[in-house]
Amino acid sequence: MKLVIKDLTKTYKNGVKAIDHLNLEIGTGMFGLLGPNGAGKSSLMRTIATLQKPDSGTITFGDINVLEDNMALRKILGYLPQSFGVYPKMSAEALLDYFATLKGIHSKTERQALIKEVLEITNLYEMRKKYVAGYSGGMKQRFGIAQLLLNNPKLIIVDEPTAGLDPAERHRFLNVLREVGTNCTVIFSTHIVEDVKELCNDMAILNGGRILKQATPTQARLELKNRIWTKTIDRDDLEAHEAQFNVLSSNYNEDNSLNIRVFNDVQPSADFIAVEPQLDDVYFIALKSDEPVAAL
Ligand SMILES: Nc1ncnc2c1ncn2[C@@H]1O[C@H](COP(=O)(O)OP(=O)(O)OP(=O)(O)O)[C@@H](O)[C@H]1O
Repeated sequence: MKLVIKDLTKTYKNGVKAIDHLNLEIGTGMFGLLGPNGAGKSSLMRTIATLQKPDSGTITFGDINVLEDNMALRKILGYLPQSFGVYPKMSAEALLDYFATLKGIHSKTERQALIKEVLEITNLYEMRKKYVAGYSGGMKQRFGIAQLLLNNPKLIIVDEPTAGLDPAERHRFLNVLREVGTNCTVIFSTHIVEDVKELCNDMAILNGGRILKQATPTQARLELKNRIWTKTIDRDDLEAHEAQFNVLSSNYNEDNSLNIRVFNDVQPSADFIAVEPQLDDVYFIALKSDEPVAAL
């Protein structure tokens, strides 16, 4: 099923236009919504999840008119907000049982089977008797996925789930999402390029409430082939290079020199060498131009 967003705009009461005439099509699989803080990721996700109304525009998911039939979407939606609030002192198993009952699953055997399944998918089965309140950040995020899986969602929206997770927990969380995303649509927002690289088969870069770029991560990198150049410079020469070249990023070496990455259609000067384009390059080019970049 395809999610189609057309000409969507959302202005808050304070006058901030968080979504600005946005168009986007998202198919089955893992979709990464990449953007810096304040880009409008949460605003877009809350609007798709029918938690707030836009000023104008349309959203459809398959044959559901999302903005007109909120309930039809909510039945097949799994939404994990950026912060989930406070958990009561209940074990994961008991809390899931409570949620499943609220969702109308009245047969105890049915609930038990379902809860076992979602705990196994999220790798929490061994920890099922522990209080969720005492879980680590990563375990709480996986519990968030377990609870949203209870109603077998076709559309899953997770808002910056890896923020604040340590590398091992982040890795575990991404593995869970990868498994969940094989047969439904998962929209996953992040400001970490690496998350998208590891996980997503399609992505969009969002800033200022607009889509600056949509492509598969592989396609986006291929478009930059032979257009990313690097050079090692003295740290004091950075400003001069930034004035002369389209510097995308710079990284310190151990000796305090810098490796700069430059975007240019031809070799900028004889001392630059061509390097393999990375997804970070795609991200920085999109943000720097701050304009939709159909073909870079
Ligand atoms: N309820 C609100 N009322 C007013 N302004 C808001 C509200 N929610 C978000 N904004 C503003 O809308 C813009 C987009 O915010 P949003 O939270 O959607 O971005 P984001 O990409 O999710 O950022 P972050 O990564 O920081 O959560 C920001 O300028 C933000 O300050």
